[in-house]
Amino acid sequence: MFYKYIKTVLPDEGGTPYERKDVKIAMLPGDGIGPEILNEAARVLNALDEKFEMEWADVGGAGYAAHGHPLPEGTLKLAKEADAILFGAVGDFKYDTLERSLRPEQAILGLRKNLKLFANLRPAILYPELAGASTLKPEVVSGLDLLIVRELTGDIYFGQPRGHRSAPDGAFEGAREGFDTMRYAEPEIRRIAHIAFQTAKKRGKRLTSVDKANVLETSQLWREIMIDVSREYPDVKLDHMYVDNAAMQLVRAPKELDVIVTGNMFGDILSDAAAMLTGSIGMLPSASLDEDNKGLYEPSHGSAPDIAGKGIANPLAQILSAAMMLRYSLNMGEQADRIEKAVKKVLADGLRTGDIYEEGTKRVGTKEMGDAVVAAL
Ligand SMILES: NC(=O)C1=CN([C@@H]2O[C@H](COP(=O)(O)OP(=O)(O)OC[C@H]3O[C@@H](n4cnc5c(N)ncnc54)[C@H](O)[C@@H]3O)[C@@H](O)[C@H]2O)C=CC1
Ligand SMILES: CC(C)CC(=O)C(=O)O
Ligand SMILES: [Mg+2]
Repeated sequence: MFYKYIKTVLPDEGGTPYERKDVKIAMLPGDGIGPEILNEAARVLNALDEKFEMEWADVGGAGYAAHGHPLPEGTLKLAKEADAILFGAVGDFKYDTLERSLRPEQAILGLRKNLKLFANLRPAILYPELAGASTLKPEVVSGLDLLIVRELTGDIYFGQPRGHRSAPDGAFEGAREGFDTMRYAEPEIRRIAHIAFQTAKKRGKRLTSVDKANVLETSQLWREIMIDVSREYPDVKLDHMYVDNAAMQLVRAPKELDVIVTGNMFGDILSDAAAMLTGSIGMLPSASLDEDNKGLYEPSHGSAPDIAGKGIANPLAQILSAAMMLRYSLNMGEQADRIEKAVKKVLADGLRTGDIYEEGTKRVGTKEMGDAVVAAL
C-alpha cells in the first residue's frame, strides 16, 4: 500500500536526516498583510545565524500584477526546487471580478495541488498569557492544545467539473446555476487517516473524525475508511462527529477534543473557529506537508486587506509557521524551539498587537513585535 511510504515527520519525532548545507527557502509574500508579516519571519530566521538562502517571488495578486498569473511559472519552479516554502497570504478584493482561474486564491490552491501538499496541520494552542484574549472563559480554554489535521488536496475545492451551467432539472430548470463537486477518493482519505492516527498516537491517543456522513456520500466513504484504518491503531480511540456538532463542541468544550481529522472545507472553517479560542487568527500557524516532508508553511489566516499597509497585523502566526518549517521540513527542532520560546517571552513581557490587545498590556505594531521576537532570541 502506497501510504506505507509516507515519511511525514510528526510532532516529537526528531525529524528526517537532513543534509544541512545551503538551505533554500522559497519566500512567497503574496498580498495584503502577507509581505508585512513575512518580512518579520525573515528577520527572525536571519537572527538564528544559520545558513539560509531565501529567494523571494511574486504570488497571488502580486503574481497576477507582475506576470499576468497568480502562480507565475518562475514562482512554481522556485517552490518545487526549494527545500521549504514560507508563504504569506494571497487575496485582494480588487481581484474579485477576475475569472476564477486568475484570482489570487488560485495560487495557494495551485501550490498545494502541484506540490501534493495533502496534510495540513493546524495547531490551536492557547498561550497562558492570552487566556483573557480568548473568546471563551479561561476555565473552558486554559491549557488548550488542539491539533486540526485537515486534508488539503481533495474535496469540493478541487472537485471537477465545476463552473456555471443551466440548471438541468427541478423547479429552477434552465436558470443559471453555479455548481461544484465534492469528491474524495479512497487513497486520499486513507493517507490523511494515517497521518491523523500517527499524530494522535503521539499525543492524547484520541482522534475525532469530523464529517457529515448523515448527508454526504463523500463523508460516508470518509467514515468507512477512518474505521478501517483505526484497526491498525488499536491504542487510539476514534470517535466521529458531524461537522455542525463539531463546530458547537469546539466553542462549548474545546479541551474535550485533542486531534481532529477532517476534509478540506470543514477543516478550513473549523480551524478559523479554533483560532479564536487562542485569542486571534493571528496566532494560528500551519504546515502543509507532502509524503516526503516537503512543506509549505503559512499562517491560517488570509491577506487581511482591511488592515493591510497599516503596520498593525500580528506576525506571530507567520513566525510560528517558520518554526514549524524548521521542525518538520528542515530537521532543525532546536531552532524551532528557540523561536517558540522567544514568542512566549514577548507575550510574557506583555507585548500585544491590536488583535490580542487587552488593558494592561503594551500595544505594538507588526515591526515592533518582530523586533521583540528577534531580541528575545
Ligand atoms: N491562505 C491564504 O492565502 C488565504 C487567503 N484568504 C484570502 O484573504 C482575503 C481576505 O479574507 P478574509 O475572509 O477577510 O480573511 P482574513 O483571514 O484575511 O481576515 C479575517 C479577519 O481577521 C483579521 N486578521 C487576519 N489575520 C490577521 C493578523 N495576522 N493580525 C491581525 N488581524 C488579522 C483581518 O483583519 C480580518 O478582520 C480574501 O481574498 C481571501 O480569499 C483567506 C484565507 C486564507
Ligand atoms: C483559498 C482558501 C481555500 C485558503 C483558506 O482559506 C485556507 O487554506 O485556510
Ligand atoms: Mg481558511
